[in-house]
Amino acid sequence: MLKGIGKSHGKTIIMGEHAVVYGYPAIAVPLVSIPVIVKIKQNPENILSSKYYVGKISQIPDTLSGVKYLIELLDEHLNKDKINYAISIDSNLPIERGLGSSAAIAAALTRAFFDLFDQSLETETLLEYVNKSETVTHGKASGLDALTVISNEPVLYSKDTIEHFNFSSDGFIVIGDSGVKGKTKETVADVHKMYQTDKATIGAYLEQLGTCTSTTKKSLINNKLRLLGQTFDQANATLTKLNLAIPKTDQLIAAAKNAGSLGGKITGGGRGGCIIALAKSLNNATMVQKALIKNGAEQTWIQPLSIYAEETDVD
Ligand SMILES: Nc1ncnc2c1ncn2[C@@H]1O[C@H](COP(=O)(O)OP(=O)(O)O)[C@@H](O)[C@H]1O
Ligand SMILES: C[C@@](O)(CCOP(=O)(O)O)CC(=O)O
Repeated sequence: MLKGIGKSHGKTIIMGEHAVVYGYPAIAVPLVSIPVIVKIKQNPENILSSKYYVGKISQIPDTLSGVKYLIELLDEHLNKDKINYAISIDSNLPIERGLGSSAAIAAALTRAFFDLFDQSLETETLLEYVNKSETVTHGKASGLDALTVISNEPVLYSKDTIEHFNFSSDGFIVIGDSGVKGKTKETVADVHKMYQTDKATIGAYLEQLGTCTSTTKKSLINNKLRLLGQTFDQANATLTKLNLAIPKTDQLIAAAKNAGSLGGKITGGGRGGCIIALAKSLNNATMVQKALIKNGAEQTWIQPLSIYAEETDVD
């Protein structure tokens, strides 16, 4: 009986979301501590089992359209003998919270299919499959999520640069899930509408976010945590002007700041989803985490930036 396994992980965008869609640089880091595992085995039932759907592959609902599309595509390209499957998705990434669940699942699924059929998989091919699935889920995606969920290192991405880089920073990122679904497809489309209506103003905001990414890179490399925190605040003010904040994410960011965070911002598509707050020490990160939970965060994670000093082994 054929069996395949594929792994991937979440990501958080430290700086530059939305602006990256317009060619400005953005930085995202892999969250290897939140893995996604897809297992496939030959099985006559042709079923998918996941947190959000259990049932026939042919009846996967439209809410998981990116997953359905990708399974059909991989099946068409690889399944010469027309076998049937049982696919299981094991993921602790919350859906639609800006932590890259769609890209992570697409990457793990693609790897599992290639493993099942004993085919080697080049990075370029993997990215093509993930981005095709992302286009179904999100509309036109920048490609940043796809790169970061398959990378062990932080990624600096813009229309003409893909750079994997390491830095030695001793801060901590505390991630708080507002519990509110953020619809990336909608927010990207809305920013685009605003841009079409007033290119000068919205273009200037996007450019400011691009500048924030350059400052962020320097701050991370030189361990300038105060400057990094200020840049988080600055970017959050700009993201708010782009109508990407909601009261719940504002509340979480304010709570983090009251607990001593150096700065906080929305991460990912926005208008819900997660926030990230910068803490200077583990003790401070724990205080920030408690404040987020007290203010209604559905889930929280503490990510030490020191793990990005060198490549982390994911497998
Ligand atoms: N556990 C899961 N099981 C099946 N599909 C999932 C799961 N988690 C995420 N997905 C897929 O990812 C999509 C959500 O992605 P998206 O809206 O981009 O959120 P995110 O911001 O987390 O990337 C879902 O529509 C679904 O296709
Ligand atoms: C808003 C955007 O910059 C990031 C979206 O992140 P997420 O899918 O919400 O995790 C869109 C993109 O880069 O394609």
